[in-house]
Amino acid sequence: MINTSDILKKIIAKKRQEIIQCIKTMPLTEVIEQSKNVPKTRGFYQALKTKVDVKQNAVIAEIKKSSPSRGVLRKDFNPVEIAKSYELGGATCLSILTDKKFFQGDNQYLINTRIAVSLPILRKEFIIDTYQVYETRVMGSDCILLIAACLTDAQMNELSSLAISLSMDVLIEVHNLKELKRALKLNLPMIGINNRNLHTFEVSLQTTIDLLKEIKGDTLVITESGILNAENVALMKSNNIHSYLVGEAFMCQPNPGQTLREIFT
Ligand SMILES: O=P(O)(O)OC[C@@H](O)[C@@H](O)c1c[nH]c2ccccc12
Repeated sequence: MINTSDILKKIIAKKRQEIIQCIKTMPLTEVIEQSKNVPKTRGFYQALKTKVDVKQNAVIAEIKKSSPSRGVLRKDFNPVEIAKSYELGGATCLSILTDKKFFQGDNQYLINTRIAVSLPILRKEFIIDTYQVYETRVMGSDCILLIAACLTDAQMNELSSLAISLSMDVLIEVHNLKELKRALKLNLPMIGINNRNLHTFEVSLQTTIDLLKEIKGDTLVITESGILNAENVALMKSNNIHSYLVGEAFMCQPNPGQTLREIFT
């Protein structure tokens, strides 16, 4: 496991190096060219909204081998099998970690999974540069994650506009009121509230409940992290939250899709 002190800073520093390497292997012009010739996206937001509108649980099931806070979650890790299990278990969308160093993810996991299932997919990655936005579209992701804690207002603006212009949905992730206020200025149709503080790893479901009050209108709110059991789901439901991003609770079980069904029905 990795020392937790300002893990986010370490991740971003590493990400900057990785992007420089990627550009050397595959120049930006090439990735842009490739992004013009890709299959249609699957409607990540729409899939969630259809369920939430009728107050059904809309679960984004995460494929994550390891995390800096918990270490290896699943030794026997076959992303395509897990994705199929999630689809059978009633997941609405998938979230797939592609960061190698800190989460033992891989771009190839997303590429392989996309062929095997028909669910919309979120690339779970630390996006800080337009290069990665094109790359995300090319690998077949339907939605992009933008973490407010890693980005300036100008970056959030630029990266979200670019993602939308490439037909991807945008999930903007916040952890506190300050980030939420910045994110709301983008006027996006969905917002993720992360119950885990990415600087300290502390998890509190109260984060979602507190921040929810600040979100008006029909913004689709996704509660992220720390949802472990039916009790947690009931608490969210009683606060009129119907969309969830869940990883650990499923990854630690032999049959992730079955656990999904158990917790959410
Ligand atoms: O495994 P959990 O506690 O169910 O959490 C899932 C997801 O919310 C979490 O993996 C996550 C939320 N935001 C992130 C940003 C980067 C990496 C990971 C994350």
